[in-house]
Amino acid sequence: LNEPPLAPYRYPIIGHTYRLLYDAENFLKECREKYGEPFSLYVFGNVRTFKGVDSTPEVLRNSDVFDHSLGINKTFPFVAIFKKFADPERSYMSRVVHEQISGKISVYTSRIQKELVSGIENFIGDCKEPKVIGKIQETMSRIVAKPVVNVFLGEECAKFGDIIVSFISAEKALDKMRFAPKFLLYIHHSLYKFVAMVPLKFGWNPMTQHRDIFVQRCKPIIEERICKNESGTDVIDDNLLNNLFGSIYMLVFAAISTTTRAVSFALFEQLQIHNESNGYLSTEDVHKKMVKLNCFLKESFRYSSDIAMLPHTVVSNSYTFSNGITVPKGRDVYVYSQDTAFNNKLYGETSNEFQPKRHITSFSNGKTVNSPATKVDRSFIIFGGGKHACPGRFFSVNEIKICLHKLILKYNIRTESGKIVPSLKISSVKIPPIAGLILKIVINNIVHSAYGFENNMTYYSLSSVKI
Ligand code: HEM
Repeated sequence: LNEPPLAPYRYPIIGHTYRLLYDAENFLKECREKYGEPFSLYVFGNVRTFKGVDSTPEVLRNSDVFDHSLGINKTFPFVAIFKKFADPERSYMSRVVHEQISGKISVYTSRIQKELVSGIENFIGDCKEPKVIGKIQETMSRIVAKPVVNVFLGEECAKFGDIIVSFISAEKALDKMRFAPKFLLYIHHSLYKFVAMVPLKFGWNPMTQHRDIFVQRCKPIIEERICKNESGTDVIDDNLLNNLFGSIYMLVFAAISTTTRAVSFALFEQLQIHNESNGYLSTEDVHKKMVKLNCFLKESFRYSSDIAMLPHTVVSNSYTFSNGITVPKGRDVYVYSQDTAFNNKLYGETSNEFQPKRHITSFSNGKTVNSPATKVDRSFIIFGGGKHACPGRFFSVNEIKICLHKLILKYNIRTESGKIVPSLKISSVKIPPIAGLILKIVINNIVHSAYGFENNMTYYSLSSVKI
């Protein structure tokens, strides 16, 4: 009774699948205008409900009714892949990230910086002559992986090149499994999942080879750490290592893919600012923009928001929203995130424009207050909200800021065409533009450098800028 309105469709089974796959942005907007929110669509043989700005906080707040893990697992057999290695409680993973990663960020910042600088040197390099970086997301993922491994596994483990490569290629292997048999979703999502899981049924798991590298490299280091530990009670057995591998890979997968996406988007958006300053940023420009980097990043998160995300499955008998609309048990509820990110009620008439300054409030006495990129509220849901809001956001924002800071200061960056390139959309997911970036080193004759970059008696002006 009183279900969200189901948009009419012509063809059985296919329903709205085609439009959602190829024109999600316009289609969801049209439905929102026509039916209000929430509304339902018939997708991949299933009814799917989309929540807009008003009911999204209710979905995020009531995690005992709306289950995100179940929702995700319907479109990607994530749990089945990792089950062989570890089946950690969601709350346990969240606590580990809160306490051990985000809670100790000040301990890690210098290590993150060191690894990022060396990654930028290795994978982008000197660029005395302009250099074209074709696949920026791939390059960024290499740069981002090392600090992530350093923090999650420790400095010794991050020294092994094959461990870093293993993390990057594991992410790619999982991605391939996610996207390969997508056409089967047209028929039914359970068929897609069945086919995606065939390799697992025959004993082939993309993660097994990565587990072996992990055990080979990390076992001696972990054993040594346990020996040094005075309590020294644990015996490191295969089961413990297996579990450790599973938990760490799940987290690292989350950390590398999300952070890489965000840095790549932010870099392209930073070019808009470069263009506004005639393609060249003065040190003063950079200085001002670095102080405002947080707001820039927050705007980049908002602007690059997926069209719809965070599938949740209703696990209670039914749920009635405060506006009286009811969804039944088993219903997949998606957050129509653009309804929040580009909402005129929240962001005014300019909600469609990229404006970093919108996250700064200026007072008549000259004081300004920034809204941190890590702050979640009903107008900013990139990191979710409620009890399950992303615990890794402090780590992520920290790493992204440092990475952008280093890149922007070290290089002049532009697209190959010199124009701003739009992002790509795969169904309701946005991915950073696939366009070449040209990088050329910025050289200033300011003779001081806190970070010690020295090259043929020329110093780069890094120390004059604060993040
Ligand atoms: C730009 C980067 C990131 C974005 C956009 C992001 C986004 C999200 C979102 C939207 C959720 C909430 C899902 C829900 O509502 O159920 C979430 C949860 C989570 N994220 Fe992130 N994340 C990022 C980085 C990270 C990093 C770096 C880590 C690990 C260090 C991490 C670990 C987690 C964990 C463990 C959860 C589950 C929390 C729970 O269930 O209580 N995330 N993330």
